[in-house]
Amino acid sequence: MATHIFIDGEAGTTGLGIRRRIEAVADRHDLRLLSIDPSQRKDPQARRDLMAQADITVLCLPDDAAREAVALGQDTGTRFLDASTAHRVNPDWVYGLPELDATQPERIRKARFVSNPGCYATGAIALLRPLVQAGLLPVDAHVAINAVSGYSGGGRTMIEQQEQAGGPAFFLYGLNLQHKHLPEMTQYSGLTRNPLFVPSVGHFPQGMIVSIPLHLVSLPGVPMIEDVTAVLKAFYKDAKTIRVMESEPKLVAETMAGRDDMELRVSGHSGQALLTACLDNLGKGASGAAMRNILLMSGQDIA
Ligand SMILES: NC(=O)C1=CN([C@@H]2O[C@H](COP(=O)(O)OP(=O)(O)OC[C@H]3O[C@@H](n4cnc5c(N)ncnc54)[C@H](OP(=O)(O)O)[C@@H]3O)[C@@H](O)[C@H]2O)C=CC1
Ligand SMILES: CC(=O)N[C@@H](CCC(=O)OP(=O)(O)O)C(=O)O
Repeated sequence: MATHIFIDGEAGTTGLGIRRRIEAVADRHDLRLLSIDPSQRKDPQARRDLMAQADITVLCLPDDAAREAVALGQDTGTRFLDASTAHRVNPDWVYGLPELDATQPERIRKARFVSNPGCYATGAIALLRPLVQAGLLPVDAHVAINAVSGYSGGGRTMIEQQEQAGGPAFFLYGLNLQHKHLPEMTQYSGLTRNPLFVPSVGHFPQGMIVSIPLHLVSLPGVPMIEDVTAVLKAFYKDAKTIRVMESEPKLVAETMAGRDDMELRVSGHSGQALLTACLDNLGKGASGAAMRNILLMSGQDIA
């Protein structure tokens, strides 16, 4: 039986990306899009009517609008996949990162409420969680995370600023060190303290590097770089969209632009390691991840 999907916020950056991905595989996976009349896209009654017809409602809205949308459609019986930050550490919602552990795909399949992970958080959790689980990184470790994103990560407003007004080549932001992805990064990495997280944006549309420097000499047992790599390789040996790669002397932020998977690397030398995750902020960091969650929620998966 076909799965009917309504994307609330279909005209935005993430919504459009999800719509394109659904259209590309609709026949193969028996997915049917329910689109709203553009003139009614902010009309609560029209949106609720479509939620009532949808097996899955995908929210591609700002956080407050996403919370309001759930209240609007809660009693229609539709399932929700939320791309915003609103519900990511809410215990009633399942975190939509299938690689979190072996049981996560099944939890996503069955859940009524699924939150799509944040782009930066996807890279950080993928690098940190296996090391914390293996005991290589103490749960109370003081971790620092740097990241650079393509400007599409800031949605339509930032895209317009960068493309029309000619924005800066590079800038740091979130300098109060309270970025909205910190709660999910901490919780799903298994850490007890918030990492120190410094995000930035470069003048390129899509792509992202999340990097985490580690003083191996200060970790219990003083692990070697090879130990760190082995833990990540074992954790992701069966993963469909995360791969552990050989280290390279240079990493370009746009490497994964246009792709829905993610590459992890460990580089450095004895005593010091740099963990990196390379992804597309709009792919594995947003719409690509959402597409896989839609497939899981409809009882399917990517090949
Ligand atoms: N861009 C990215 O890399 C990522 C974004 N996300 C998240 O996805 C969500 C959407 O972001 P993004 O696509 O970038 O943002 P955009 O600004 O590109 O799109 C947001 C869309 O939501 C619409 N919208 C806003 N308020 C309402 C409302 N009350 N009712 C109905 N529609 C509304 C907007 O319409 P209008 O423009 O007319 O106001 C616009 O079409 C956000 O929560 C964001 O944090 C998640 C991961 C990555
Ligand atoms: C470059 C830029 O501004 N990036 C956004 C994060 C991308 C995003 O929208 O993340 P969510 O998945 O949490 O919604 C930010 O830092 O707020």
